[in-house]
Amino acid sequence: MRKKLVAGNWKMHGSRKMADGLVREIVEGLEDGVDVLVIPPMVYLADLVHKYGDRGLGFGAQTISEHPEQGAFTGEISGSMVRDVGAKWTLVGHSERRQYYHETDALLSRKFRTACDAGLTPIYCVGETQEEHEAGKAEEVIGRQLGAVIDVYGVEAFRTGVIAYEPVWAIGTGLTATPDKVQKIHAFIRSQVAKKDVNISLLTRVLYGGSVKPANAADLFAQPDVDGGLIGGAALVASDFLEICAAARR
Ligand SMILES: O=C(CO)COP(=O)(O)O
Repeated sequence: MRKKLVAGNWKMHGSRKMADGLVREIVEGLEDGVDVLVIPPMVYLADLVHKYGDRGLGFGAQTISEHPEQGAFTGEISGSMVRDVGAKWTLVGHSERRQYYHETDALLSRKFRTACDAGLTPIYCVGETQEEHEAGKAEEVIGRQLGAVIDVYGVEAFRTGVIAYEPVWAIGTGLTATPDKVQKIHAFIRSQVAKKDVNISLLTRVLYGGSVKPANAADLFAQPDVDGGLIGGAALVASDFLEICAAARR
């Protein structure tokens, strides 16, 4: 059985005070039976891990540099630096990075490798845009995005690594893909990993992200190939986030 994982991606939200208060409430409300991660803005990460890193909550970065070594890359933060402050996870390829920062499949396969080499567990994000969705191209797009990593790097990393399906049209819009459509795509994602290694495909956790709220979390998490969620807006409200975590324990 794959243990469910709920990760809160705060994106560019919060303040030092808010971050501390939110994480404190989360650790106070944490229950066994589900893995929970917080992915705050990078500047708050070290403080939060230092203060709350031994309270059963995992921490991750929203993105890392593709460069494995230190160097003259102004503004960049390496995977090793993220690992150095005690975080163990990183998102790779969130659609907002693909869309607004022009992160290509080729770049993301380098980031993925860098993350693994630095000892971080990657959460690799895939998903189709509204236009691709309407054109019936979801599987084609997701297959290509997955191929950028597993054809180049192999599937070994997905023994512990995570894939997050986030249909771009459902992010921050209040629209959610229906549980049966999510299940269909998740099964497709698992089949792509299985093509390379069936055993690994049974271990890979596939999260759903896109307007997950306390009201819809349980139905989504009840699907056999949905192993938890990547939560945006609802991760900024402790009670909502904790309710979603509780839904993943059932
Ligand atoms: O992008 C997301 C998480 O990474 C989803 O965001 P929302 O939950 O706000 O739709």
